[in-house]
This record gives sequence, C-alpha cells and structure tokens, in this order.
Amino acid sequence: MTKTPPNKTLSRTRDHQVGLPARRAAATVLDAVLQKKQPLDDVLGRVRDGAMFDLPTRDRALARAIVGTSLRRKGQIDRVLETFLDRGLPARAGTLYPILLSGAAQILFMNVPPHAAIDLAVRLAQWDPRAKRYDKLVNAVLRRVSEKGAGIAGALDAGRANTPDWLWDRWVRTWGEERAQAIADAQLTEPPLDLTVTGDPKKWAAELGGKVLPTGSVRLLPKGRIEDLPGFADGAWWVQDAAASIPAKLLHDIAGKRVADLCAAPGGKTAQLAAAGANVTAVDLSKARVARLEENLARLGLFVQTITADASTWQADEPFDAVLLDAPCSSTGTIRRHPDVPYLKSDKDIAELAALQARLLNNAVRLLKPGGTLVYSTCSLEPEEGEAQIAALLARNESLRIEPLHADEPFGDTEWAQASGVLRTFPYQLALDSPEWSGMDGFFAARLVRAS
Ligand SMILES: C[S@@+](CC[C@H](N)C(=O)[O-])C[C@H]1O[C@@H](n2cnc3c(N)ncnc32)[C@H](O)[C@@H]1O
Repeated sequence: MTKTPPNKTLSRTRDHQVGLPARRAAATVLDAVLQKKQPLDDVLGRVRDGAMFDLPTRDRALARAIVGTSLRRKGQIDRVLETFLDRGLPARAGTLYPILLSGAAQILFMNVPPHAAIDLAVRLAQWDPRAKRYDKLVNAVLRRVSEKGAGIAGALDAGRANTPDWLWDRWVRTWGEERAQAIADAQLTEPPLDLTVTGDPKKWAAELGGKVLPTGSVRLLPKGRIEDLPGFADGAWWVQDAAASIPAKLLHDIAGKRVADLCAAPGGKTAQLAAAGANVTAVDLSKARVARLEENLARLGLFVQTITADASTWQADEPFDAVLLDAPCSSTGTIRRHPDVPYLKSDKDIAELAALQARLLNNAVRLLKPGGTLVYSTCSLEPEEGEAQIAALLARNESLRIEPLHADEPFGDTEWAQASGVLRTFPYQLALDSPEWSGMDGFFAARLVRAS
C-alpha cells in the first residue's frame, strides 16, 4: 500500500479550504507581476490555460478581482503596510509582500471579513517555504490593517497615492495638475465591458442589458464569462474599448479598398476594417498573436490576409489605398484595464517605443499610394507617442499633411477632436451615470494624407 506523505495530505486539505485557491492564485499572479516584472495579461493567460492554476470560474473571477484591486490601490495599501512594518519588509521572503498586499486589499477595499482574509493570508505564508517563517508577522500586520488601516488609507488622496511618481510627474508636466488628477481618479474603478457589434447596436444593447455609446459601441457591466454572453459564439460582436474603436472609423469609406493593418493583433481594428468591406492585409511581428488574430476573425466570420513580419521593414508588391498603424506603445491610456502598467513601464520604455514608432511610421508612409490615407494611433497618454511623434513625422516628410477631423464627420464635433486636427481621448471622458459605467481608454489618433 502506498502512503501519502503527511505534508502532502496537509497541503491538499488546506488547498481545498474555501477561498484558499483563489487567494493563492492572486498572490502568485501579483508575485509574477510586481516581483518578476511579467505583464499581467501574460500571467493571466497562463492561468486561463491552466498551466499555473486549474481554478473553477468563480475562484478565477475572485482571484482576478483581488489582483485588480491590489494593483489599483497599491499606493494606498503600501502606505498602510509601511506604517505597521516597523522594520520594513524583510528581504528574500518569497511571496510575503504579495500576501500582505492582497490581504490588505481584501480587508480595506473588498469588504472581505478581516478574520477570513487574515486566516487565509497566514495559511498562504505557511505554504510558501520562503515566507513561512513570517506567518506571525502576516497575522500581526493584517490585524493592525483591519483595526487602523481604513483611517490611514482614507486620509490619502486616492488618485495621487495610487499613481507612481514617474507617471504623476509626467502627466502634470504634459496635461496640468487638474487633468492628471482626473486621469488618476478614473483609474481607481474597474472599467465596464465595451463591445463593437456588426449588427444594430440598439438591438444588442437591449439583449445584453447594455447602453449604446456615442462611438456606436455597446457598454455592459461584465458578469460571468464573456464567452457565455449571447452573440459571442455567433460572432455578432467583439470586445473593444470605445476609444479603441475610433481610429479605424477615421478611414471612412473603405469598401473594396486595399488596406494594410500594421501591428494588427489581436485584431480588434482588423475586424472593423474587414467588416467595413475592405480588402485587408494584417501584419504583426508575433506569430502567437497572429494566430490569435486568425482565431478571432474566424469566430467573427471575417476574412483577411495575415502576415507575420516586422512592420517597420515589411514591403508589399503593391502600395495600399490606406494604412492603419496602431503602434505598440507604453499603454498608459489603458491603465484602467491594465493596472500593472504603472509598475512595469518607465520613461526609458517610452523613449524606446517612440523610436520604434518612428521607424514603423516611416515604413507605413512607404507602403501608401500617392493620395492614400494613413491613420496612426496609440493607446498612450504620452505626447512622445502621439502629438510629438506626428509633428516629427510631418517635419521629415513634406509629402504628408494632416487631414483634420471635420466638424460634420463622426467625432469631428466631439471634445476629442483637437484644434490641430488630431484626436485625443482621456480615461475620465465618456462619463455616464456612475463611475462603473464611465470612462474610456486614453487614445491618440491622427489621419494623414500623402500628396498625389
Ligand atoms: C497595440 S497592439 C495592436 C492592437 C491591434 N491593432 C488591435 O486593434 O487589436 C500592438 C501590436 O504590435 C505588434 N508589434 C510590435 N512590434 C512590431 C513590429 N515591429 N512589427 C509588427 N508588429 C509589431 C505586437 O505584437 C502587438 O500585437
């Protein structure tokens, strides 16, 4: 008879305690993001595929909520933890910090009964060989968080406290303090789910319990799995932030035209171009992401040509009527959806990305027919990746001019259209009835025409 080693029996019993797997997943994800500097989407992708955890849907949703809250409120929570960690955080303590962070997030911002959050956090520490000698510290610190933490966190300006200095300073420099504050405040709330529909938005809004936005998107408060919503399996819609749906629409009438979509994956904008009847060539550097684009387009019943290549050097046999370049960027406009960005990106990344965007733009212009239209977009709030990028492109290219957003075209009469002719959105815009229903990604888009 084979005997199960006693410690294995113990850990199995503990694993099945209600709520423990979700907390363990949350702490492990936070460890990967904050301590190992891995992008949240990549880590969650691994969770989804079951490579890291095999969690039931409900636990997965709870783990995601804990991770999201921990990252969105990290600044406030750190200040609370610092107050109670008399000697600071011990070094080489494994997942101790993610355990404290996620435990405090549950107590302070998720209405989890403190005794449950503390008990589970202590168990998590005991499970990690490097953190287990701090189990009493976890207990003591989180108890103090439950007694005094709300007062400390509540006395802070939440938007400011949860924005790291490097970003705050940038935004104040670029947009002024009032806008920086509004951007930071908008990032405290989990965003709604926006869908781009191929049919009638009103019909889908009624069917899904959503609202139609000025962009034509349908907005919902997500509950459960996206794949289970009506219309998903039939390819009636795809997930796309309202702001992200604007750049492709700036190309207007593209039915039958040859359009290159550069940096196309996972294909939200490719789908818009194909649904509008364009003959689309979608180019992306990442083989895995091109495969995802193909999967997404197949679900939607849309057909495009896909190419895995570096769009800064790729050449086509024939020039295009239009090019859409949705360039890789720092993504600082999407922090509502990607709360890891402030902790993974830096000024240095922005400079490197701006240099890549310039190379991509140069090639995009080469791929364009005389008289053709180029739309450039980024989901960044940083002018180096938007306004300044386009100013530099115009300075080195006499054949290009901005085709401004006209007042009588869609979006031309919105607050998003700038006097310079380009488009700029902020996360605090598209304010509806309550914070949960409000907001949009911060985007930049410019439409340019190449002289004939
Ligand atoms: C902002 S995402 C594009 C989102 C996409 N346009 C959409 O709407 O779904 C940027 C993409 O650029 C791709 N990328 C990065 N560097 C590239 C390069 N040199 N050439 C082509 N694609 C690149 C990345 O793989 C990523 O898929």
